[in-house]
Amino acid sequence: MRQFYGTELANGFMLGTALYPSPAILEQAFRQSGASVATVSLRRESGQAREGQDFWGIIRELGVHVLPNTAGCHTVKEAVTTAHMAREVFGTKWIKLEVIGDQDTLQPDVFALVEAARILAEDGFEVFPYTTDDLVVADKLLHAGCEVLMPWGAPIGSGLGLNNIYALRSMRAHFPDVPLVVDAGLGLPSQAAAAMELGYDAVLLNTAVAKAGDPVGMACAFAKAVEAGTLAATADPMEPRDMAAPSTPLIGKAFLS
Ligand SMILES: CC(=O)[C@@H](O)[C@H](O)COP(=O)(O)O
Repeated sequence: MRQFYGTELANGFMLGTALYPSPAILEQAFRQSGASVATVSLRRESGQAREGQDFWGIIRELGVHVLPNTAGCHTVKEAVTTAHMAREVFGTKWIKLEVIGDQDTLQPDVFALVEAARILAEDGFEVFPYTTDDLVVADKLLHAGCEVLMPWGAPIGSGLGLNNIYALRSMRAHFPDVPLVVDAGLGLPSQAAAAMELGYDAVLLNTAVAKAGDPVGMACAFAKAVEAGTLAATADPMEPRDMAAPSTPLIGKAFLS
């Protein structure tokens, strides 16, 4: 498995920590699914001191890798400041960099994203940029110092899945050695399996689990899908073809025509 800034993860399942019906359900979703990374928002932490402390206690006890994010930031300055605060609060160089450019689609502002990524990488952060599936932007992010890319599957919270599977496939082919994570927009486990089958290294999702009728059950379903997709990708899948090819051998037929 490719490493994320020198860290090898137990699996490619990254799970968000927002929107759960209760902290207990959040905890069970992580424990039972075995997700290896938890994304956390600094804004949530600082929102209500007491609740924030309980939340952080749960995350710490889970023993997962923590990936703070800059969710809700709209400018370079906001994102850079939030990242610095997150580094202090969570004690990690990892930062999931989100700079939102459009309120309807929550599409990243890729110009601001590249600029913020450059500043943070120069400051010693290990940046996980939430980006579109644009190859030129991806290349600029790598030149800005990112060693991981996180293209979107679909808009955050939409549950639409892999909106542009061709672009995601191109990105995998263009950057064979870069750890790639499909981030956001997944609604069903089969979509996570499809991302892993493309050769992606991980998926990051939140809403599909937290908003399911049974978040713990859904987290487990996603974990199995990620595992299945990972196994499939390493098992050298067959090439699809346009014409039929008999899968039953003809030698030894009982009746010859
Ligand atoms: C938790 C987090 O970082 C989200 O911003 C992430 O992008 C997940 O998106 P979904 O909620 O669509 O899974």
